[in-house]
Amino acid sequence: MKILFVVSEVEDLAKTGGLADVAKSLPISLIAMGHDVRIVKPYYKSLADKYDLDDCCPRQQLYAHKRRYEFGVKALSLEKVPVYCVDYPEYFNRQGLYSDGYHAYGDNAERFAFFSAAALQAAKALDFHPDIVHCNDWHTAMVPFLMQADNSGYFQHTKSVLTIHNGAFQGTHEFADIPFLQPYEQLQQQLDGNALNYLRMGIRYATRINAVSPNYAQELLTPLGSHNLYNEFQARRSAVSGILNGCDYQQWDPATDPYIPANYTSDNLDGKAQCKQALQQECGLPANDSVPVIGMVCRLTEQKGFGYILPIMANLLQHNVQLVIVGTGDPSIADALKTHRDQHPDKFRFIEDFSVKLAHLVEAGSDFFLMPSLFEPCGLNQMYSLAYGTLPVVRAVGGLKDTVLDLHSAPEYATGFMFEHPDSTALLNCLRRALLFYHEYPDLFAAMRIRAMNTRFTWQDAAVDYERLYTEAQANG
Ligand SMILES: Nc1ncnc2c1ncn2[C@@H]1O[C@H](COP(=O)(O)OP(=O)(O)O[C@H]2O[C@H](CO)[C@@H](O)[C@H](O)[C@H]2O)[C@@H](O)[C@H]1O
Repeated sequence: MKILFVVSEVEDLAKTGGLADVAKSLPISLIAMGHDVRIVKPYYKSLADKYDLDDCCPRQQLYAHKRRYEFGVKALSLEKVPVYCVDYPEYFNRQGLYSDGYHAYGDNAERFAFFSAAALQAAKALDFHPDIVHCNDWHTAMVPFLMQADNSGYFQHTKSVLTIHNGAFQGTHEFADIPFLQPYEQLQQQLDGNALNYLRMGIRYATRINAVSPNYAQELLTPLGSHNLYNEFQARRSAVSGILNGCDYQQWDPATDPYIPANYTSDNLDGKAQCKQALQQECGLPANDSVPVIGMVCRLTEQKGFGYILPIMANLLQHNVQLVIVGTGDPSIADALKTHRDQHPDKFRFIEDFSVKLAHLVEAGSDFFLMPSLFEPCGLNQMYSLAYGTLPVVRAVGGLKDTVLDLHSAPEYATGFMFEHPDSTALLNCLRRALLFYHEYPDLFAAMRIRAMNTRFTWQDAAVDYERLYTEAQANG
């Protein structure tokens, strides 16, 4: 099949979170199966600064609202996957992808409406006739509508798939503030008040919609888990499904990881102890092998469970434990973490940074990985943690529920610790349960660690499921 993969970020090229991991791994796996996959993404400043690429086809024009948008298409290759980058400096040559670090760019709706149309235009310019256009999250959720509104006939036989990596971000903006979309008068009927919701448009117009885990797909069909899009998801119920993300075991393998000071396998965990020591040193925490280290790496946002974590920090840090949190994002969460860091310098270290190297060191050097998310479409870090023998402590939600088995529910298969209720007490009890298990049952803890390391969620499996989804989209519309 010919697949045009339209996405706002791709690992190794531009990344703010898990979307980028998927945008690299899935196309690579699909290409390995023999499909012709091309990625289209914006030519951000970070890319333009790094690669000074030439246009790979004549410069392109789009017209809207009495304005001419002239843009270039640059090509590069990411492990055999052709990547086309839409070069429109006015919208993409900026410091951040979506924000200046504090505030989202005011014209994000305009930027990504334009990008979505430009991605389709690029396919035409390159004479690439896709069977499937695969779009991802709100940034590219207008693509199915734009394909349908395109009256050139180019996409007449093309089907669309929208993958929801995070349904909480919907791209809701005043329609009047999106110059690029003004010519589409039919959108007036799709507004909620005066606002256009991109994700909702994707749900309405995509041939198929999938979530990044089966459990999250189920949650999207419930009033509580639908991010206020219950009616939309219900209306497309038969087109909604879930495919669990994979884990990139080439990047995340403690046996070969170049970012960590010592490699290790499930047969010989000596290197893990060295990684723990290195992590403690790096963080300025007392180097002590017998103290359990809890690690966390994430965007600093409510989604990741800080509403539960912050209230119990003092209680948790009363225990014989060390906690390391690495992340960037919401300044109010960062401030609260800094306050706790100052109060507990021997037990807690917060590192406000986006660092791939540190992310790997935390995965390798910790005993537990904390991921008590409010919601979690799939979650990748718990998969990395399992591979590194770092037992995840998670809430039973979204993809976390599909990937971690709790000690209580299945002792002989367990790979981590899970709590149900979205509150701080439940989290604290779960953490205490995990710490007790570490101290009281070292043999069982070691066995659980090995079981976790041998758990596999591969991109090959996920790609087979996507192939099936594309085939269904083609067959049934
Ligand atoms: N400070 C930091 N330094 C270094 N690396 C950092 C970092 N903060 C985050 N990362 C990295 O970003 C990625 C985060 O991926 P997740 O899937 O856990 O969450 P995210 O919410 O971004 O993704 C959304 O999309 C993905 C993909 O579908 C879903 O799994 C997920 O549930 C959904 O919320 C990981 O690779 C992690 O290591």
